[in-house]
Amino acid sequence: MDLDAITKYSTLHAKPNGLLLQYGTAGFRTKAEHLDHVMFRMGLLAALRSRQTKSTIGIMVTASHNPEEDNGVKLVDPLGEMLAPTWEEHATCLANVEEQDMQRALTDISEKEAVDLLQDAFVVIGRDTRPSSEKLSQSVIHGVTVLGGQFHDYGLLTTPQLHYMVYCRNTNGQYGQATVEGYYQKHAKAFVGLTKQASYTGDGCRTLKVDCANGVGALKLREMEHYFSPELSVLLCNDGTKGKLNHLCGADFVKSHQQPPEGMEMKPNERCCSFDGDADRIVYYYRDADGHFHLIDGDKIATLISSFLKELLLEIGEDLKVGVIQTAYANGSSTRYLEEVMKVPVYCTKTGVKHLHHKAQEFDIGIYFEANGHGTVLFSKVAEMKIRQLAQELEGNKRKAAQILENIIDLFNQAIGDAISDMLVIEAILALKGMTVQQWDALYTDIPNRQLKVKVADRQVISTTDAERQALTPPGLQDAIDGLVKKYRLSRAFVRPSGTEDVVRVYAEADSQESADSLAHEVSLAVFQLAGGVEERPQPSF
Ligand SMILES: CC(=O)N[C@H]1[C@@H](OP(=O)(O)O)O[C@H](CO)[C@@H](O)[C@@H]1O
Ligand SMILES: [Mg+2]
Repeated sequence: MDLDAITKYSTLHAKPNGLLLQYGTAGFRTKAEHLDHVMFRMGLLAALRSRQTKSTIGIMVTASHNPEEDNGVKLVDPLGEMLAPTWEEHATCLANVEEQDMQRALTDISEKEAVDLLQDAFVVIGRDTRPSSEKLSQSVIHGVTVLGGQFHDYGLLTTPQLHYMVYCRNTNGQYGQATVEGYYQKHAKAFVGLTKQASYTGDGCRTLKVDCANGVGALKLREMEHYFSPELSVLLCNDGTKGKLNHLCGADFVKSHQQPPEGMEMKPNERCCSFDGDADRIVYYYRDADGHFHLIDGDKIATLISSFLKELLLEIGEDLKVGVIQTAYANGSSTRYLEEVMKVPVYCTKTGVKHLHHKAQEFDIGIYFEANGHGTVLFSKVAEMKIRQLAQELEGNKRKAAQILENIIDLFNQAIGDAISDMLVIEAILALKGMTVQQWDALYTDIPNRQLKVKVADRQVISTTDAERQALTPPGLQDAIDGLVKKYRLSRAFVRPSGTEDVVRVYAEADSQESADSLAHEVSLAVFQLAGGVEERPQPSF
């Protein structure tokens, strides 16, 4: 490690005085202008992580659904998964040390993690379409090369594509080819294979409107389109030619406002979906004949997929261990439906896909989705081998079911939630089941809910337990929430500090929308009073 070179080049990426950032739910996120030093330092860290794991490491430059002025960065571990927790701590430490302590911090990490500095380092980089992303990814590359690492810059990619590249490279191409064409070919082949197995084409119209949040998903879906047409025809809106990234559009906007994105014309009963800014989330929706908007979120996506997989497993007669993983944000109706009607075990983890992904790995088939539409399905190696074997050995309908499962394995992104791949899975399931978007929506009725944000001086004063459903501190807050919840029927509420924004998130459910809004507002006031609220007191806004 050429420590002098690091010191010299580090000053070109100087840290703003006093700026402290934390590697949160999805890496670092803040205003783009504050991130140059973080990018350079994450390039250094990725080179160390690559040497330690003797694998290719990924770096994605994106702030996902956050405003265009923001940016962020996260590291991707060898099998395409999120960075290991001990390295998240190293990342936070390295991002926050002052210039003069950089050498010491890097040596510390290398020693603690027994990094062999003579080992080769290789890092792959992707970025979203934010105006700041290109320059910031150059700073990442600078960090990698100053530490003697090599790199491949994929340029514009969706976040899940970058995860896919890392996974492919570290499994010698077994998972797929580490190129965008490889990604398109693998997924399109599985999708076309599936739709060919559909004897009935559902509502007869395999057209889907896709709101791309004016992000990278639009570019990539356009590139991919001809690989899967005419099986599915996608009509893109908010494709980045006019509007601003994530502004009044995209999966996060649609989910949190429970309304359609701007720029999308919806005819009655037309199937529509939204990606977020880096295309790792997807939600569906439609407008009924009376003009009412119906949101089909991650919980309902998980339900559709779970019921389909259960039917296939029943057909092939295999008793594989299936589990559904949710977070506290899952709608109470979805949990009840999965447990009581579908009889699948449901588990709740902390927010953030790394927690869900980790839990899902305990099952033969682990289905995980956050309510906001971020999720995928993981198949254990044993389950995968078994299914591939049965697809050869079985006959008749059983063989067909095993072949469908085989294609489903290839269609899901096994590294991370992926809007494009999830969209294709959903479209294939609807086609195979001959199911309309209304029938899907009617599986269960969501309990009315509301999410709000509260600004406090220091959001870390709130600590939680029980998968974030109970507040431990500040004193009195949980009692206050319990008291408020008792005032409403079918109600539930919890609060937690966000891992990606400087806010406290409030969630409430109740028997009517008015009650959910009112409960959420009352809980917000309790947070404001007991957890050091700043700026304006929360106002009833709905
Ligand atoms: C309530 C909610 O939607 N939280 C999101 C959000 O995390 P927060 O820690 O709540 O800011 O961003 C994460 C990263 O995209 C995502 O995994 C998570 O689900
Ligand atoms: Mg995202």
